[in-house]
Amino acid sequence: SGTTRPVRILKYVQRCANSGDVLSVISAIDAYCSKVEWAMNVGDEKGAILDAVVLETRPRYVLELGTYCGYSTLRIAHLLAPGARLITLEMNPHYAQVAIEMFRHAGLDAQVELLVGSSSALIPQLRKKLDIEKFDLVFIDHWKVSYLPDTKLLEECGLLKAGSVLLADNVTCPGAPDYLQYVRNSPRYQSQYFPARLEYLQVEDGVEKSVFLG
Ligand SMILES: CCCNc1ncnc2c1ncn2[C@@H]1O[C@H](/C=C/CNC(=O)c2cc(-c3ccc(F)cc3)cc(O)c2O)[C@H](C)[C@H]1O
Ligand SMILES: [Mg+2]
Repeated sequence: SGTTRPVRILKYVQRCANSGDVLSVISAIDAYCSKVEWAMNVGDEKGAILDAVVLETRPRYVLELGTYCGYSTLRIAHLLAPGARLITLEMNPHYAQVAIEMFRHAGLDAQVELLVGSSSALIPQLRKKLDIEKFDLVFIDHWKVSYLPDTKLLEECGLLKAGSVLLADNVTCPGAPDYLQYVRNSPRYQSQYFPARLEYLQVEDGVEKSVFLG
């Protein structure tokens, strides 16, 4: 029985982070996962790269694949302009509930739209359900085998426009080789690799930023 790792992280945040203060929630998650137990959040080093890409893209419509505890959702939400929309997809209802509580503690539950379900089922419904035409930024951080099929699905559903930015976590560790090969060799993407350490460890990882050219 007992709790799950995301629940233990949430309880720590509810105890130690100031409610309504997203930066204290983010640092509480990083403190817990570096000192108590590791978890697969994008973390502070790769998180800073995510922040920089959000700030330079100034996206109006953002999609995140794989919410988990909501750490990267919070990093993105914190940097969005008023009126921007952040949609995050999470197939595991338990993780989705934890993330919603995390957003509540940070005071950002009104800024984030979390859809519970698999990306393969939800992506084709986004235009109709959410009245969204195109995404300016997609943060990809779900199962690594799903990066490539979901990128192709986003293309097929017409949810990318010239200039749309894909940012993919873990392209080195655990790795997403088929995705990397695709975005680096397709004439429809301009791709760039940002090396960084894996969250909370001394292991090499990196994120890939790929601009869709239309
Ligand atoms: C239809 C399925 C796809 N559609 C989906 N649709 C909706 N939600 C989906 C879909 N697929 C998955 N999810 C959700 O996203 C989350 C999954 C996140 C997965 N992340 C990793 O596996 C990882 C591993 C390591 C790592 C590094 C080193 C190690 F030694 C060990 C681990 C590091 C990292 O930074 C990592 O992000 C969540 C758990 C899961 O329910
Ligand atoms: Mg990751």
